[in-house]
Amino acid sequence: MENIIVVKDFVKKYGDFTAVDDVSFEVESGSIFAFLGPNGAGKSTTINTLCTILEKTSGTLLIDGKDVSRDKEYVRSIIGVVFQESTLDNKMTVEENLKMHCHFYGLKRSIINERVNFVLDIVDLVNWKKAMVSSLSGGMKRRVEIARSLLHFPKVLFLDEPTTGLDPQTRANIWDYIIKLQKEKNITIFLTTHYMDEAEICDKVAIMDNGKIIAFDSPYALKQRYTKDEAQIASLDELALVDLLKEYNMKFKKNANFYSIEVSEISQLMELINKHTSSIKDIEIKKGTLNDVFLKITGKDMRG
Ligand SMILES: Nc1ncnc2c1ncn2[C@@H]1O[C@H](COP(=O)(O)OP(=O)(O)OP(=O)(O)O)[C@@H](O)[C@H]1O
Repeated sequence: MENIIVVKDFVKKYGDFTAVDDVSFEVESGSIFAFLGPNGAGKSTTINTLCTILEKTSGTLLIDGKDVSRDKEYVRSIIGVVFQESTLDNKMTVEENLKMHCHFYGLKRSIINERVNFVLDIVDLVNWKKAMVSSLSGGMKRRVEIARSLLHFPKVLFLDEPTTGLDPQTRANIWDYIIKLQKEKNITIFLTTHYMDEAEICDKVAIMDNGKIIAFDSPYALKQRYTKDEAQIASLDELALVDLLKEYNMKFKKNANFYSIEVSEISQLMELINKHTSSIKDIEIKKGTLNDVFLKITGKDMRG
């Protein structure tokens, strides 16, 4: 698969302060990629530089093979951007907001109506075309913004914290649209997020802290590398369980009502369970999460 975004040795300084410190990564065409990191890690700075809003200090940033500093026009024509803060005009209708952007992108008058309907259909808001933006809920406004970012059929969609401040149900709803875009329209999605559950469904995740990428891989691979699953077993015969745990050389801790056991090999745990079946009162297996990965490598919680 071709890499639609290539970033190499990217540095961004604000005066003497280095916000992004020699960062390199690539994003596959058609994938969902997430930048994760605490506040101030450098995520927005990277997105804004890729979107041609900020100038790099040094390094190379390419989108679709074009340099974002040199080929700004081309890059702008193939990216869509949804910023952290809403940039809709509340005093205009949904349709007016979208049409204004069509003019901004230089779309031909003859296709504007069709295009507005097309993008509103993607986010299920065709019936809200004539509504004033001020009358919409937070989640609907986000959907209008996503629709607006798609007006010129971008190849890459940048979403800077697309669901921050929205309730869980609305967040899930927005994600349905994001996944639909990636799957059906083959748009590459590049997002920043603080939410672990959002990062879990991305193809690749980069964890950024203090301007550096400190981990980069699929969520699954990161969890494999940095976390251990934990089994919690409540037993009717604790002495026998402890004997077995020692026999299998497994690390464990006794809690009030159960033993918490570090699982390196699931097959080993299965063997132990088989030998102890009749005495097991309760068992729960906890998988490592991206938050555990984050804690392990940054020492911080994901919310920073
Ligand atoms: N215009 C600016 N001038 C000076 N420093 C800045 C400027 N913009 C950002 N910074 C600093 O650069 C660092 C990275 O900021 P950035 O906004 O890229 O982080 P972020 O990871 O997106 O954080 P958040 O999750 O809060 O959006 C922070 O320390 C921030 O204070």
